[in-house]
Amino acid sequence: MSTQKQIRRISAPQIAKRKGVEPIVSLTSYHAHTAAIVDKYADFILVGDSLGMVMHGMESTVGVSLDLMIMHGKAVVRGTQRALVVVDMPFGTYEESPAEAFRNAARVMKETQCGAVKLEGGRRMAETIRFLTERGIPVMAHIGLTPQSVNVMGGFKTQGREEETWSIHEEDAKVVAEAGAFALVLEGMVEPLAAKITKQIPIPTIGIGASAECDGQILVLEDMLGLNPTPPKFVKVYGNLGGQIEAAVKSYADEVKDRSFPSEKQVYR
Ligand SMILES: Nc1nc(=O)c2c([nH]1)NC[C@@H]1CN(c3ccc(C(=O)N[C@@H](CCC(=O)O)C(=O)O)cc3)CN21
Ligand SMILES: CC(C)C(=O)C(=O)O
Ligand SMILES: [Mg+2]
Repeated sequence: MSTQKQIRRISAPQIAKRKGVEPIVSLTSYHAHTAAIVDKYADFILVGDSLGMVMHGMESTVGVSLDLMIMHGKAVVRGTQRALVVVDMPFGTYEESPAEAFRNAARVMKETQCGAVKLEGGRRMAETIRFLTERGIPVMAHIGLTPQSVNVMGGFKTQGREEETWSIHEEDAKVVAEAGAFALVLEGMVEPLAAKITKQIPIPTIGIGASAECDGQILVLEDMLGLNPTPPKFVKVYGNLGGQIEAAVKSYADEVKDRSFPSEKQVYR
């Protein structure tokens, strides 16, 4: 028998307990090899439905299916051992009723072996968050700019620009925390509102375009790596993967044309 210690994954309750202790580090990943790298540094990895836009060229996240989320969720779980893996519930798979949400979220948990799911919405999702949590599915909530509602909002619009709207978002945050969510993503939200919500609720807030006042941060991996030519303003670009890929592809094309690839080292004799 192997004497190697089993590495236990970070759990949803462990993420919840990090509020007020140490900032929570998170990135998205959709892919086994990138997830293995992110796994070394992230507390949780989100298999976001942004994969529809990033991996599959869709114009919004509305067209993403449950099967697609499960396919990428499996890849990320297989590629990782340490971080909590959270899988986004895609549009149309959880809004209709708590029972529908449970059926689809249970499929995600069983087929991917992820540790939690995330869904968009505030008070309107409270009953569902409680239903899932009481039945064994940890839920991360997501409010502010909720991309699955892009067609109602008329674009990806930063929330909370008018102070009169703050109380709606504050109430949404309180209600999802009371319903049992273990953490809350605040997306595309002005700093003072994100700060207020973070102080008012007992669960950690994870910001994306919601300032350093949040208890943790998340970004789309491809955005921060420099693979997205037109990233949103809230992205800090830490790498130049687009440039590196282009240079490598160009070198390869040049070497194929001048027959210097494959060379002696790449040939079977
Ligand atoms: N690659 C990628 N990165 C993301 O962060 C991301 C996705 N895809 N897909 C799903 C959602 C959509 N997101 C977006 C997309 C665009 C803006 C955007 O263009 N925002 C404007 C601000 C508009 C305003 O202030 O009202 C910007 O200029 O950044 C914001 C969030 C965030 N999510
Ligand atoms: C941007 C994050 C929070 C997300 O929901 C996604 O990547 O789909
Ligand atoms: Mg998402």
